[in-house]
Amino acid sequence: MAADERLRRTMMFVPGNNPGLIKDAGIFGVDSIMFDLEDAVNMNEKDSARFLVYEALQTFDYGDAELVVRINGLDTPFYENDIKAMVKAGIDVIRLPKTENADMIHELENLVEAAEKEFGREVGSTHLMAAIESAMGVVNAYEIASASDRMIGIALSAEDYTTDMKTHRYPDGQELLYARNAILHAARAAGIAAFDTVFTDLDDMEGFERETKFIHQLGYDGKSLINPRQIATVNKVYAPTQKEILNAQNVIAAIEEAKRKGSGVIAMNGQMVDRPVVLRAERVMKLAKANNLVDAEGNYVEK
Ligand SMILES: CC(=O)SCCNC(=O)CCNC(=O)[C@H](O)C(C)(C)COP(=O)(O)OP(=O)(O)OC[C@H]1O[C@@H](n2cnc3c(N)ncnc32)[C@H](O)[C@@H]1OP(=O)(O)O
Ligand SMILES: O=C([O-])CC(=O)C(=O)O
Ligand SMILES: [Mg+2]
Repeated sequence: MAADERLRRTMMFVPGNNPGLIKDAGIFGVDSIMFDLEDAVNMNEKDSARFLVYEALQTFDYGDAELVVRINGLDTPFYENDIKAMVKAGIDVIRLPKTENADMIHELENLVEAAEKEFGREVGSTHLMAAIESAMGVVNAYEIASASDRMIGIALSAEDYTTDMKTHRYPDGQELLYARNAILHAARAAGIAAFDTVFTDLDDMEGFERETKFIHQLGYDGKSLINPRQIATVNKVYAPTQKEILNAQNVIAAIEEAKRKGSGVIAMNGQMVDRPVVLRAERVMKLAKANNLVDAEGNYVEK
């Protein structure tokens, strides 16, 4: 599947040092599985975790899930070996943590390209994404997002970000408003995806749902997750309603009719239907299909 056609509602962290979680990561139906070599892994396990994830990528079938690895940062002694091993294993996406500027993406890209050549991978086949975890990263979000054609997305990482900002996370999320908006705008301006941060209180499912509804309303593509219990909530929030699906189907039918008549715009129930409305309708149908809310004939399926 082309990188930009994918739905990326759920991107679940799987600690790279935990064989049990790594083995079963494919059974939950996440859009993207994100093996972590960075902060979920102790310093003394960095090499064994890299080895474990490399072996898992050779061994297990993760179905249609996009496979992402969060490598160690460019200020550590681990990232070069991480990049080599993951490119050799054929990972889909490398996520760079603590990204502050475009030069960091350029350095990552050079190493990825060298590894692709060394291991006989097609040059350009490894996609990149960046986690933004500091004030500097937020200020430079657009230069990061547009630093390479390989970039598929940028993510807010609020645990490190709030530490950098000398605050912490509050239930209402006000402390993240600027970063959430800045990152989303940078991603949209660069034409790539935006991912919201993890929600770490697994016992507060209400708070998790509230936060997910909010980032969905802003326009985020999805969220980084830490636990399979969070997947269904995100999918539910991102699933279109029956009304939205029927409206999208009508919009697509109306614009096809308009095209047959040689026009790019038409009125439907007194509302103008033009390109932006059609693009929104197409996204609704994509989400409807991903949630099995329409059958092969395109009829709504009650859940
Ligand atoms: C700030 C940051 O950098 S965040 C990113 C780094 N952090 C991580 O990667 C942490 C990822 N998450 C986890 O390790 C775990 O979810 C924890 C430790 C937070 C909680 O673990 P648990 O208390 O076992 O969670 P829970 O009881 O809900 O687990 C339910 C099932 O899902 C599995 N599971 C839990 N988390 C994950 C995960 N991230 N990936 C895959 N499977 C998982 C459990 O093994 C358990 O399986 P089982 O029913 O077969 O025993
Ligand atoms: O990417 C994330 O959401 C997790 C993370 O590293 C952070 O919050 O600092
Ligand atoms: Mg972090």
